[in-house]
Amino acid sequence: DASLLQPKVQEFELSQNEKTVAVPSSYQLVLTEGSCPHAAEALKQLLPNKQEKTEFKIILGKKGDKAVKKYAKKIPSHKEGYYIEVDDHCIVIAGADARGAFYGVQTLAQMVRQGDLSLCTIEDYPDIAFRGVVEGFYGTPWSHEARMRQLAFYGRNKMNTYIYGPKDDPYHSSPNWRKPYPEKEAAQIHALIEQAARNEVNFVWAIHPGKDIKWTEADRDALIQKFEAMYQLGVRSFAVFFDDISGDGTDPVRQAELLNYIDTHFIQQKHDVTPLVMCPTEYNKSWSDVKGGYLTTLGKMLNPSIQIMWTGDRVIACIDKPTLDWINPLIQRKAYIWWNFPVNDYVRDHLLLGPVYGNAKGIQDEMSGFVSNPMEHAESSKISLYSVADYTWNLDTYDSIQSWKHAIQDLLPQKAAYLETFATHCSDLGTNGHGFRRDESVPLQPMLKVLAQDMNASEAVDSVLRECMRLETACDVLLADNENPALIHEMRPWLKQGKLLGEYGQCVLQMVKALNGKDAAFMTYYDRARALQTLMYELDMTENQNPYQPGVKVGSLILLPTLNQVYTQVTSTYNAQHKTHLETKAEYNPYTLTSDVPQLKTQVVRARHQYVNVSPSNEVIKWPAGAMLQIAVDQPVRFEALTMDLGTPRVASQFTLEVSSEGQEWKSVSLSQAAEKTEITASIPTDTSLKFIRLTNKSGQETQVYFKKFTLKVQK
Ligand SMILES: CC(=O)N[C@H]1CNC[C@@H](O)[C@@H](O)[C@@H]1O
Repeated sequence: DASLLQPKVQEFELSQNEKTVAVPSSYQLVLTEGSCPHAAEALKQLLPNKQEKTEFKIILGKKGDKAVKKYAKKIPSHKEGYYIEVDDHCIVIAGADARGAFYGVQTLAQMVRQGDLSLCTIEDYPDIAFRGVVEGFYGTPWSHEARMRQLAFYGRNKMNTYIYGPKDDPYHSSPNWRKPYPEKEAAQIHALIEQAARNEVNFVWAIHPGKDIKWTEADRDALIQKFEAMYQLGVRSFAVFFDDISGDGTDPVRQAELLNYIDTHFIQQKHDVTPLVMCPTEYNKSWSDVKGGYLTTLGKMLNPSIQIMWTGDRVIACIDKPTLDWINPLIQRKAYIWWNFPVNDYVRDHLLLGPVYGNAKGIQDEMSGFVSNPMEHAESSKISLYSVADYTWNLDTYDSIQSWKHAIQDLLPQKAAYLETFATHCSDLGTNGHGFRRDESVPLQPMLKVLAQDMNASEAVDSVLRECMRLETACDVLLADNENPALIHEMRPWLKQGKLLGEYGQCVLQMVKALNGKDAAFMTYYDRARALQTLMYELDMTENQNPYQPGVKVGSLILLPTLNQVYTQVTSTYNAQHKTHLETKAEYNPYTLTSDVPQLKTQVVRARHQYVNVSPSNEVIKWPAGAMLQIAVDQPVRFEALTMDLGTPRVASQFTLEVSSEGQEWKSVSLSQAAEKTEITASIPTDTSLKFIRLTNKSGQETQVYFKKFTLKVQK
């Protein structure tokens, strides 16, 4: 069944209707020795029983091999393409090149897993040249084991590119990009390169020198030497990232001169290295100042073979034709897409397990590459990565929901139904600085909307109740599952939260059902609902406590908000009927952020114990002159202290901090920043209680800063 083949093949034809042949228990292998070693190895693992003198033959080779000479005309002309023919006594796998032959074996492996083989022919090839993953996120870099598993996953799913660029690896970025890896890390990278080769994946080693590079011959040679050291480790694909930096490193002329030098004196000198890839400082349209000439300078100056990465119209954005029609002319080549999904390093309290959707069809000829920036959770990212493989191989037949279901089936075959239930309610990002959102709880949305309109709508009550039971069951089953321990280990906090959410939903809906029944029943469900609210809050406060977006969120788009709304309504109704004063508030955030700094407009502010934190940003913030960031609080409080970190020394004098109790009269508070330190503090007078605090750029010009920390301490 061709529709089950993933990625979907370009052309599949049954040769004789309904005729099939059993998977050969043994076969004679016909190939040109040494021609397609990784394909041959993969075939041997798939069908180990090679025996001469048996009638059934498997012919494996690539264009030009004698073994497949007869089929040469049927092999697609595309790089990495292949031709498969299944007959009564013979299977042919003929690749346009060695990688194509390897991909043909991956497709055969899927056919074999389905059982008897249909007599058929397949002509297949990838729509996009470079497809795969850029490990380019902030946070805990993937472990060595996780990377080894990833590379095997890419081989199976025909992804040919893995770009090694974890932001927090000090040998990829500052301060040690000039230094060779220590022995242990070097050995691990060498092992990854061998694993990548076995799986026909280009291991691209990226360097991120822009934070402290000097435009000198010394630093230029230091970079070449580092690339040379990586080449000695076996690296045959290289990238240079200039993203998320400010200062001298952002100069496009210097960047282009350096890249062309590397291209001419290193890449072109080695005859076995793929084209150089670079990530620009202006890597998305919302940050680009076309008149400033950054992009056009790169487009004009960079050697034509150098690939330029692009994240789209915004930092986090889906890719469509207008996006590419805008950027390609400026950079004078096809953009190499860096797709920032499912990366969650700006919403670390969310796990992104939903479908991959929103990228256009029909744009395959406008992109040179498409790589996904994943979550720091390697196994959990495979749901999205499976679909990215699907989409980038065959854009026009891509079906996001079907692909998502196949991805889940592939990741956890025995418990796929339960993982699908859980993933359905664990896909949105919540409000965030980039404003990027994903759909969530989609099949349940119609009933949730009915429930929000009328909590007594019995059909809606029953269907949401059933789904909450399914969610609780799914989380229990997955928490206890041992089929993929690495996956469950990553998901554990969110599975525990999902279980509590499922239980909470059942209690709230039982409260609705018990409203006009026995008070004792209502009160029991009420007590348990309150208890579950506390347990969910405590889990959010104790697990996954990273310093950026701490906590554990599940169902945050519509399921939890609707259940909380019903909780409030049913408790208020009960209070009115019984003249009681049960707590009607489910959860609420007394703090509101407003800002006219474009990149901070939708930043999240949350209270945690005695602290009020504004979610940090990973990127450089352009803070316009006169623009401000303000925190307001519903009820007056006494702020004791403010701690900020704008990632930049000697910057406090560019800002004013002011406080107010009602938003009219403002009093300024002095900021202090130690020399050469990036942290800024302010001690706020606690003689009056306040409702507002705001930080304004008073320097009279735009300033570029990071936004690493903004924490208010509230008096108990
Ligand atoms: C090119 C790019 O997106 N760079 C950064 C900054 N933007 C998105 C972030 O989430 C990071 O993961 C990413 O590494």
